[in-house]
Amino acid sequence: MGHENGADCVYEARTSEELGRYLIAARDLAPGDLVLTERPLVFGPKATLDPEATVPCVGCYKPVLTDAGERCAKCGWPVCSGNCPGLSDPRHHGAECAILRMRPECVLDNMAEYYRHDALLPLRCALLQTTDPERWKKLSEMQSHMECRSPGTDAYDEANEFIVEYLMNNFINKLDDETKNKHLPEISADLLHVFCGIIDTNALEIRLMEGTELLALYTNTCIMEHSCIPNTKHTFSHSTKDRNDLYRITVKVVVPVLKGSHITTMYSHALWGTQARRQHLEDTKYFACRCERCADPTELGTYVSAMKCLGDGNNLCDGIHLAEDPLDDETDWACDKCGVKVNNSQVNMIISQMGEEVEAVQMMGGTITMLENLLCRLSTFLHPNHYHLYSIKHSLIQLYGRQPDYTSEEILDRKINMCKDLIEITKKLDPGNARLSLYSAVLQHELHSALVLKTTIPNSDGSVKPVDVVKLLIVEAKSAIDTALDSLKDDMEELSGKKLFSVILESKKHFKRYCKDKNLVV
Ligand SMILES: C[S@@+](CC[C@H](N)C(=O)[O-])C[C@H]1O[C@@H](n2cnc3c(N)ncnc32)[C@H](O)[C@@H]1O
Repeated sequence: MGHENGADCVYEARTSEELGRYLIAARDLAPGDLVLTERPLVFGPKATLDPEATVPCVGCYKPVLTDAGERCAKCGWPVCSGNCPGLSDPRHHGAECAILRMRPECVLDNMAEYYRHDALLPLRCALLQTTDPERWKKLSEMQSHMECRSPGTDAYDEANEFIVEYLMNNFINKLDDETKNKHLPEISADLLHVFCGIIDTNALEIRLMEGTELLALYTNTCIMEHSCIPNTKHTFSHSTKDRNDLYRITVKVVVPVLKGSHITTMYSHALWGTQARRQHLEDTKYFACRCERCADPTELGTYVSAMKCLGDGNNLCDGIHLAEDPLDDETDWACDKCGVKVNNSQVNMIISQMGEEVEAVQMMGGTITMLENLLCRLSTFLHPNHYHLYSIKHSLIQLYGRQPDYTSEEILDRKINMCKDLIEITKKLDPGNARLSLYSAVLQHELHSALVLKTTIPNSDGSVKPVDVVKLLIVEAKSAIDTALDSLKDDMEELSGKKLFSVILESKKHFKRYCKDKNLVV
């Protein structure tokens, strides 16, 4: 398999019955080593569920100012400007425009339904047959899981309603023979369904600076198998210096990978518990994950899914419940002390209800009191490291020490302890900072700020803290802020990474000034 930049290929593709195609390391790899870098095969806007989301330009995906009312002169789809270079570029709007112009303009009352931007990627897939036959061939080798997407399944019915019928009825069925033969000689509803399957199984999400999200398919990257402890991290190039390099992906190893070991990425959320991750993977990628983390009831010693035992109704118990066999959907959860058992469906129901509560409080920008009350209530049932509590604590540490009435030494100590506990969990779940680098950076940054603030708090008798105590706090704070900046080193192309980095860099400047003013050499 070729390496797009011509360097030695450090991986080999293999096939197995269980995994399909997958990649292994062709030699020992060290953290930071490049696995591969390649341009996308095809890309397009992702569906948005937010009815108030801005409409992306079909040429460059920047939000279109709807009141400006700019439209592509040929097909009428909203664009940022008639001069947008993406309008004539076949990888963006250039090829699809000939198909989209088949629909006569009509009066609009629902932009989101009239312009279905998520239908553009399947259409762009179909157009590869004439715009780029080599890419078309690569695309057709991708897994679509059509065996799991028959009519009547949610995946099929959704794709049918929102993508396939939309494209067929509005555009493709209206093509005259000449246009059809020129652009889409091979096209049918079934073929569009296959592209929907390929996209759902393989596509990677790219968040653009302007807030739009794209989906993209990559020939080699998409062969990487999933693991809940991935050994690679990928980043996308957003640079427009060379337009051909837009959305180039770069995959690097984040932990040592021995020759012959599988090269892995993560398709799910690192901060979800095993039941939620496995369900998500089964629903969206049609496989049952059996990785080391999923197979371990303690999830690498983190206990992020563990529940507290409530006893047998007569006696209280301070044991913890873990899934007996996390790879079995019918597993019981048994207490490690009293042996009381709860079945998996009960646990799943309680945990997802709690998840909804946590999300609701966070979505409304919950206050410290609201978050503390929820933490207190859920702590009755959940292990202190449970992922729902992790999430609440992660919100709390960003408020403690930053709001009036929450800057006492007691609160700062609580914040410091929470940060340290969450840092430990995060390190175990993502030792290479592949997926949780932003979480780690926030935790280390907040730890730093609590430690610095603590130096300013007088002792109970009103005296200032002794220099040696202050020095210890400052040394620890410096290490935390340096670690925070370091954990973002591979996130600088992404908007969220860039923003967080500049906030932390600003804090580092304040920190240096503070140390200078206090004559503290660290
Ligand atoms: C992005 S594709 C990976 C490439 C794919 N194996 C192929 O042959 O084209 C994702 C699909 O690969 C398979 N897969 C990936 N990781 C797996 C894993 N850890 N266990 C089982 N199947 C996996 C599943 O079928 C999944 O839907």
